[in-house]
Amino acid sequence: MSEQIHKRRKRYKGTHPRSFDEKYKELNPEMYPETIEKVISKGSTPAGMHISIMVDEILEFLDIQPGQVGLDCTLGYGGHTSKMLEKLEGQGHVYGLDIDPIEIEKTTQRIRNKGFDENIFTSLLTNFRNIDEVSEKYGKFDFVLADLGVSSMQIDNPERGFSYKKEGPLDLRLNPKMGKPASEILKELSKEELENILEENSDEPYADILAKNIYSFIRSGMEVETTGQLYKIIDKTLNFIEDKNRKDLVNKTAARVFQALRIEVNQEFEVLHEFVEKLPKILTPGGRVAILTFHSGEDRIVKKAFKEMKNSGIYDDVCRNVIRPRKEECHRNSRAKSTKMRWAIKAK
Ligand SMILES: C[S@@+](CC[C@H](N)C(=O)[O-])C[C@H]1O[C@@H](n2cnc3c(N)ncnc32)[C@H](O)[C@@H]1O
Repeated sequence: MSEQIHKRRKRYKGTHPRSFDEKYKELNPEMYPETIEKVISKGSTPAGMHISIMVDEILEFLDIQPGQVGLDCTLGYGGHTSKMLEKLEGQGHVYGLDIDPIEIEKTTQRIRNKGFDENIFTSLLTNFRNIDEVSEKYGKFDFVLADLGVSSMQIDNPERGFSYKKEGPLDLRLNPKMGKPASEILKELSKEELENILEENSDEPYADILAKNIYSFIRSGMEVETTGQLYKIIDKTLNFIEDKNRKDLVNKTAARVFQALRIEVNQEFEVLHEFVEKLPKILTPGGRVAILTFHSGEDRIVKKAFKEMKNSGIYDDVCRNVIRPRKEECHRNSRAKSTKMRWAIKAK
């Protein structure tokens, strides 16, 4: 008889495991609903999932009817997509795009497990800057959603390098199989280019001294290969701040620096410009689009495009004011606090 090797399951360390790997319950949310409920009720997002934002507002606006065809440009955890699929009542189709080859596989499986088969849901690994190609192949869409930025699963996974709070490689690529990681890009930037990126992508008030310091650290041969190494430079750069809120200020600055680098690494502004330009061509007459943005740079691009296209008659109607999540939602999910929603309806 062959000897069976007994593999011991990792011990779940108390109620608050610290490292990402140890959170095996959070990383398998479908299997541990009670743990997930507890984490969410404390206002946190479990490490292996993403809490969808402004679901009610989006569904109310999109007004999805059975038989329609929709496009979720940012599939993520599949939260919005699942709700859209429910609205179809078994008739129609939702296409879900994502650029992340790691999460799209898990999400597709998650949606299949909910009973949505190939006849009603298709996931496509592609950048939403290619919506024109998607539409050429699959036709026009009655409703479209883009929920920009990164998902909680991406932020929480230290291997992806999205957060200054987790030690990991300074990567920040939404698709780690394409392009260069942030650590490589940093080596190629001049001081002025880095300063511009910090200013334009994150309105960083300390852009000049941060760019100067990061640049000279790299040029003097110091390694900036990990999230922790970059955080230390930011911390050192701001050592003139003696305020009692110093730690908080350093963390907020680090969040802005990481955001600015992420936007650069993934060319997020260029992609968003291309996307809003192409959008009307992929919508059916009367087709509806909603976009969630998370910082002023993104919102400006959407606002301007919608306004111009309303004035030129491409859209029948666009939202006059930005729509924000309700207070209770921000309380339950702190990641919702910076969300802005805008919508448009294609002319008939
Ligand atoms: C905020 S999450 C979406 C969460 C989703 N709405 C949900 O309810 O689970 C954003 C997702 O968009 C993806 N993404 C970001 N930029 C993209 C792009 N240019 N093309 C395709 N997917 C993109 C990210 O990889 C991430 O999975």
